Amino acid sequence: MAQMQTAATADRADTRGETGSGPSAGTRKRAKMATRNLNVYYGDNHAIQDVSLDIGNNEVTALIGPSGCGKSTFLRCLNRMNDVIDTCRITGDITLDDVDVYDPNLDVVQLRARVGMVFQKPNPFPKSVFDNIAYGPRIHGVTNTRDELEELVERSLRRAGLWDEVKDRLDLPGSGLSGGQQQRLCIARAIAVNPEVILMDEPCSALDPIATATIEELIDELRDNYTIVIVTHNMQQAARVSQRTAFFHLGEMVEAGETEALFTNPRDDRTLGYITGRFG
Ligand SMILES: Nc1ncnc2c1ncn2[C@@H]1O[C@H](COP(=O)(O)OP(=O)(O)OP(=O)(O)O)[C@@H](O)[C@H]1O
Repeated sequence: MAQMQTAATADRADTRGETGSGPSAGTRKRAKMATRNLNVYYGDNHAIQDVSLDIGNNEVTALIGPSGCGKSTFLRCLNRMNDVIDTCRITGDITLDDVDVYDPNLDVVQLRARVGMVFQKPNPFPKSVFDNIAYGPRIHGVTNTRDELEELVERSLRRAGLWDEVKDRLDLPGSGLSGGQQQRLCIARAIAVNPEVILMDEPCSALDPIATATIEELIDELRDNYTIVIVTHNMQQAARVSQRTAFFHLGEMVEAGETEALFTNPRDDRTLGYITGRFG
């Protein structure tokens, strides 16, 4: 079971530990989530090394870096998805607003309602389109009446840009939709429980270019209402959808900053090497 070993102590609003490029590092709006001196171990494997990163409110933060550098591990710490991995041990602080994410008294189910997740491969439940969306709100008691639930399902599907395509097939299985539609269904499902943060682990890697473009547009629209963290192998995608980017290498966060600055004027040779395709 993942274990938090240090108390939450950091000043949540500062940018300490960031190697941010660009002039805005000190003037950015308050972080929605923050990690301070985060270390993650799988047994002896030190997968994340002393990472301090602010995740800005209502922006998209992209996590990039070569395979195995720890992007998904970092992402999964943000809503404690690593808790189920027996060998995983965590030290350092993670906060959501002022809440210590690893507080032993925290209700993890509630945390995951506030910090939702969309996975690499679309994974609709083996249920109808309607019930895929209605499941979470029912569990969390978000709505009281059938009418409220129907409104919420429609609103979530509209927000995910899927309503017009599925409004006449709400009772058919979600698995019958195309890959891109299924991924938007999963995004609608995440939205339905009113999350504040949405974590996306390579959400387009199983999709064709047209479905990818639709999801990228959707991510851009969603940031008005949500804070988004996206893991991507695709640097063009990071440049297109994110306002801030963090580059990871061998478990270390090498640098983080405004996306444009990081891609045009990286401070570290390793970042330069990666974004110019010298390795990765
Ligand atoms: N469940 C696990 N159990 C043990 N080790 C793991 C587990 N998940 C990841 N690791 C290890 O942690 C390190 C970081 O892996 P992680 O999947 O976070 O990297 P990544 O950057 O997301 O990689 P990729 O881009 O290939 O998905 C790797 O050494 C990996 O082998």
